[in-house]
Amino acid sequence: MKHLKAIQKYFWKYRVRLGVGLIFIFLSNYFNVLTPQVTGYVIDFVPRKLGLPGYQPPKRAPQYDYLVTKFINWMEGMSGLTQVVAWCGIIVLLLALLRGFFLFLMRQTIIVMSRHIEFDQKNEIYKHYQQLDSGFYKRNSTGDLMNRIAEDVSRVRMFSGPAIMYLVNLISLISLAVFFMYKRDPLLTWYVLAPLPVLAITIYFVNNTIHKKSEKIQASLSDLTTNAQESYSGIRVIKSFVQEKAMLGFFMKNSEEYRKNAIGLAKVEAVYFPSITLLIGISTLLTIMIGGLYYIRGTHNIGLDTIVEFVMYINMMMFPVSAIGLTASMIQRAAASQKRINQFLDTKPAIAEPQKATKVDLQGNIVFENVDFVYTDTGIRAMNNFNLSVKKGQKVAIVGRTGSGKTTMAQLLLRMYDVNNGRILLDGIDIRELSLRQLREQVSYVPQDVFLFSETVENNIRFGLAHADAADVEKAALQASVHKEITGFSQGYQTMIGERGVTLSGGQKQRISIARALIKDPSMVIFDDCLSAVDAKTEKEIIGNLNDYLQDKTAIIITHRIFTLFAFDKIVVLEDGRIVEEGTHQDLLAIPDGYYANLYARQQETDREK
Ligand SMILES: Nc1ncnc2c1ncn2[C@@H]1O[C@H](COP(=O)(O)OP(=O)(O)OP(=O)(O)O)[C@@H](O)[C@H]1O
Repeated sequence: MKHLKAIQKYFWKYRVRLGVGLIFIFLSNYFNVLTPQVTGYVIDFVPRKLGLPGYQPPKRAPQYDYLVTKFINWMEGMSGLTQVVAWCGIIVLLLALLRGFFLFLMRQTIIVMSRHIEFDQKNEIYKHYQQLDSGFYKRNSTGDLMNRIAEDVSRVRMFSGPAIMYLVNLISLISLAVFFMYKRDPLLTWYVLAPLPVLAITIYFVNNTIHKKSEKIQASLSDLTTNAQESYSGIRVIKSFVQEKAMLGFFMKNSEEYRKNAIGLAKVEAVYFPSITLLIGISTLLTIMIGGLYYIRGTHNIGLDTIVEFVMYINMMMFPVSAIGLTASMIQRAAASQKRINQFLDTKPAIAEPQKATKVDLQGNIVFENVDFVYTDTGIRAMNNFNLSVKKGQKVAIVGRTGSGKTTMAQLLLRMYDVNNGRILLDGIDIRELSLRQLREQVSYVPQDVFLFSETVENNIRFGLAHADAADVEKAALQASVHKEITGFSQGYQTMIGERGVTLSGGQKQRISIARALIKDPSMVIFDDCLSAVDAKTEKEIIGNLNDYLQDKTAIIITHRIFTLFAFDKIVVLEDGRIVEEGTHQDLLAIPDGYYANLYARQQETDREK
């Protein structure tokens, strides 16, 4: 339960709605408990008025509610029996209508409030997810992230809406009913309440079982979602390796686990409801038997009207009491779900915003100073006393074997991770002193693995700069040499990409991703091996365009191919997170058996073969 404290702030936010809702619950129950009193009155009134033989007038006048007493006084002024019975009928109907009306308002306030809370909570989680660092995303699966924002939030809503409603309904109805029952006949009330301890013990044990089973269900559901999500996103790999059957088997195994747990819970719930009905039945039986006995003996102030009233009260409590289990299980599930949500909400982003960010217009001077970096989860030392200085407007190529630390270097510059030792300076300022927003707005990064949204081509490019207009988008596409292909699509820039639209080639995706980076017009650009999927002709065209575009910008180009067309100020060869060769194209070619010289020779050979 303590986990649910996290949503207290929402109850406070919607306190007026909640307060009014609680009043509506009380009012609907208030009008509900008046019905047995009016019915009891008629049952006593008819034989009294008719003077039926054997009629025993009550020794003590029944204590009705204020409103009912007022109504009776008004009605008794009328003489006719039929009139009184008809009026009582009308009043019972009116009470039912009033009860229904307040039930409607109760749902309109409490359930609507729960939907608002659900909306706020989803936004809170989404916002928090966005602040979390790359390490967090590496540790947690997408399926799990999705499950917490969707399934878990809706379980918490079952608490903030229906569960609260049922709980307050139960408490207010039982309080009102017991209050009037006790006022009517204390002794019979005790008999009615006798099965209560058994009821409480049953609920306690069943709840514990439900709680354990619910937690298991949630965990298996999370596995199932992760499994399904990975299957869909990796569908091409699955199909090309003909692994559909294996994946299905895997899914069925997870699914079976979920089914087993869910059936287990259903069994407990199946036993629970009949038990509650039985206990309620025992209460009714006790009322009729004991009340009847007292009535026959005439030793106690119990009339037929009292018995009828009590039976009506008990039946009235039937649904709310039987819903205790359901309510408790909703609360247990919500607590388990909120615990999972809190785990993520309590995760602090490893990359912290500086207390007071330095505000500067970055020019593009980059310095890596004795940078060390180790990936904590794998223990891999990806940067090893790395030093590099790039002046404003310079173009630097980074080459090196796969796994040598090129991407890590770019990630560190974008502050996706913080360095372990050393520092990275931009215009002489440690990047940890810059606001993340400013830093990432000034550095455009084209990643190795392209990601495009299921959106229009235009919106995918505009993602880099929300306020860009159509002309800016087109200009960026031209620079990335993808404009011609886009205009060839049936709907041009409005063509949908991905699941709901066209499937692009690897090279087209790369160039749209480049256009997205170029549109930002930043002072620094990092291209991370982003021309690997384009042909030589397009590569030449893009490099030609980039030469103009990058004129006054600082550019770091990570590549596995050597671009002789590009006038690099410096070329750096990385190995095991440190620089092993550094200089201009000519400098590096002069190193005998150097990595760069070999790479160049191999490339020349392949190009000749082509
Ligand atoms: N997120 C990560 N978590 C743990 N280890 C990582 C992570 N990313 C990279 N590594 C490891 O760090 C080392 C450097 O990787 P990095 O991606 O920087 O190399 P790279 O030079 O860019 O390689 P490539 O040319 O194949 O892209 C590798 O040994 C890699 O396994």
